[in-house]
Amino acid sequence: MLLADKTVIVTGASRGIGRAAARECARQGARVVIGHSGSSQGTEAAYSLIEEIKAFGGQAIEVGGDAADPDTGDKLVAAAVQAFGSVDVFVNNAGICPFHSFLDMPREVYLKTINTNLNGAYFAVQAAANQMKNQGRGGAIIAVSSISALVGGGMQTHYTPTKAGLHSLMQSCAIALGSYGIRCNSVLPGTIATDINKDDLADEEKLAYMTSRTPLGRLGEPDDVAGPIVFLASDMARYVTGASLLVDGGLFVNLQ
Ligand SMILES: NC(=O)C1=CN([C@@H]2O[C@H](COP(=O)(O)OP(=O)(O)OC[C@H]3O[C@@H](n4cnc5c(N)ncnc54)[C@H](O)[C@@H]3O)[C@@H](O)[C@H]2O)C=CC1
Ligand SMILES: C[C@H](O)[C@@H]1OC(=O)[C@H](O)[C@@H]1O
Repeated sequence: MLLADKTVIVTGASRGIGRAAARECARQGARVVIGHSGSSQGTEAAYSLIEEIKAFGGQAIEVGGDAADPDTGDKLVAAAVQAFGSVDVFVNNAGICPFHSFLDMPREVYLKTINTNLNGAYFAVQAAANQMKNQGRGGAIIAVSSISALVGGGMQTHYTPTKAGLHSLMQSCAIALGSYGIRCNSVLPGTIATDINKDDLADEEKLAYMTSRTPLGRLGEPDDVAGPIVFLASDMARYVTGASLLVDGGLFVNLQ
């Protein structure tokens, strides 16, 4: 098992990519902290994931908290240490992408997106890194960034800077934390069918267009991203830091 004896925190783990990542980490032997929004729906989903994990003999707890709140990272770390004694891997996954045009972008949509996807993440990564430094045996931090860190989206002008920001944060943290043995990397998913884009991809033309642009011929599924996250979390990637891994079925390189 790739993550035996490690404690892994995954934010936004109630559904989608985060849920798949948390489940796969548990399958690989990790003790998992399921971060979720704290809403009743999020809490219920987190408990159902705990049941799934327990059913195959894994261990997990849930912690609710708004990813935009700078204190949520501390809360996740404290719960991990209390339940499992350590934090070895931190996966920053929680995020939103409310599609909206640029010229009339409401300030509150812009600020909510930046606060949820980037500002809260900064302090959560800081909290996890301090815990790993104090433990003295290194660790791994993985940001779920996006192909959108590298390319734009006309309806994503508030979103793509947050993904570029996470990508850049991992590069700088790789330098800041390398001497503590803490590796920092990002995964850059392409288009993965989840709740975040359910409405956008309900448009059949858009769905067909995004599928046709993907050389592997299909959109991604959450489990497609879980494996690369586990790899970067594991000692298999022990000399990988400051890297970003596209998980996009070839979408990014498909110019013509
Ligand atoms: N689905 C896709 O095509 C892609 C998704 N991503 C990124 O993957 C990450 C996960 O998204 P998906 O699984 O696709 O979508 P999703 O909507 O299924 O999951 C998002 C998760 O984040 C949580 N979340 C949202 N706001 C939160 C808040 N304020 N506090 C705490 N938790 C909050 C949600 O509860 C949910 O668990 C996001 O950061 C997204 O930007 C990146 C590239 C592509
Ligand atoms: C929400 C989008 O469909 C999704 O999120 C991203 O980061 C990429 O832009 C994907 O298309």
